[in-house]
Amino acid sequence: MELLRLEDVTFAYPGRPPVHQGLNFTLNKGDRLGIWGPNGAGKSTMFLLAMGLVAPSQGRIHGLGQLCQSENDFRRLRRQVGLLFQDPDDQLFCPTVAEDVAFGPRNLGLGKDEALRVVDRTLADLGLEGYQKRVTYQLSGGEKRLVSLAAVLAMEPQAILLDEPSNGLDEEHSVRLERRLLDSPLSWAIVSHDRGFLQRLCQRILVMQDGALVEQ
Ligand SMILES: Nc1ncnc2c1ncn2[C@@H]1O[C@H](COP(=O)(O)OP(=O)(O)OP(=O)(O)O)[C@@H](O)[C@H]1O
Repeated sequence: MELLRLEDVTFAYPGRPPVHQGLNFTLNKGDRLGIWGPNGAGKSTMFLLAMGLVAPSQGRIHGLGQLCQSENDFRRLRRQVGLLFQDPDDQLFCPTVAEDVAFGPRNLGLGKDEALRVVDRTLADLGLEGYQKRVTYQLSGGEKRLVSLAAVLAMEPQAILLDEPSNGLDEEHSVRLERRLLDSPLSWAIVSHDRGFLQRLCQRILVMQDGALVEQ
């Protein structure tokens, strides 16, 4: 089953040369893909395009097997495919950790108590027991990344797009994250400069170079 497909996508930031020209990318259910490539190659931009957060000038984005054209189409897709932003400050916007992680589940219609149970479980999975009342903006970079991951996983999506998930994590938390992901039924695409991390988590690794993805 096709979860996500970028078809012949061309995109440029305003006043800048194209980041992508005719980019193709598919994520099917069960896929566990790694993506690496040089700085500025357009990896993060591809994830933003896939989630409808920036719009291509040409080409099409398909989510869950259907063409995504409106914000409503992308909203539907974002319930099933979670994005971890490269910068946690783009992801976290609530005063406390519990509120940030509960935000998605509450939006999906979970009651307060049920959402808090999901929060407790997700934080514990990632080694963040006792973080519920911590003030988000006071966390360290690695802690913020883990809370962002918790916020994505708490939505219980079918698939996740993770932009540099292991950046700034110590070994213990990185191992916990790997275990949490590998024990899940999730499909994913992970962008990382950490080749070992990708090799442990992904069946296939793609390289983004000159705006295109090629099999390693
Ligand atoms: N908001 C923006 N406005 C203008 N240019 C941007 C913007 N965001 C990214 N770019 C540019 O678009 C290109 C692709 O950036 P992108 O962040 O997608 O690359 P990346 O492959 O994820 O890089 P890295 O490995 O360094 O994270 C770069 O040249 C970058 O400078």
